[in-house]
Amino acid sequence: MLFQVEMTVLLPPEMPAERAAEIKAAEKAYAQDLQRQGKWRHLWRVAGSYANVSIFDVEDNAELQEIVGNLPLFPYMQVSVKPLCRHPSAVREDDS
Ligand SMILES: O=C(O)C[C@H]1C=CC(=O)O1
Repeated sequence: MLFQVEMTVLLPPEMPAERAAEIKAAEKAYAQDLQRQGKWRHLWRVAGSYANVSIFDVEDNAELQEIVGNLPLFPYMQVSVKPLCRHPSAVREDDS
């Protein structure tokens, strides 16, 4: 199942820079592992914001919840999720 996930990161200004750097490094490793597994299919920066638009390819809602809930930055994010399905006018055969 495909989902569009939008994440906006809102780190507390009082968080020490070293702690923020640790969480961001853990987030990067986690995100890159999921991309290599094919579960985090697209990751785009929203220009001008500390936010991203992502496409996840997971088994079901429960797997998406587990993945997103385990993001190291999850406690500091606003997350919105939209389920996706194939558009009837889509021409790419290798995408569903
Ligand atoms: O930077 C972000 O958008 C937040 C998060 C998503 C992937 C990652 O490495 O950090």
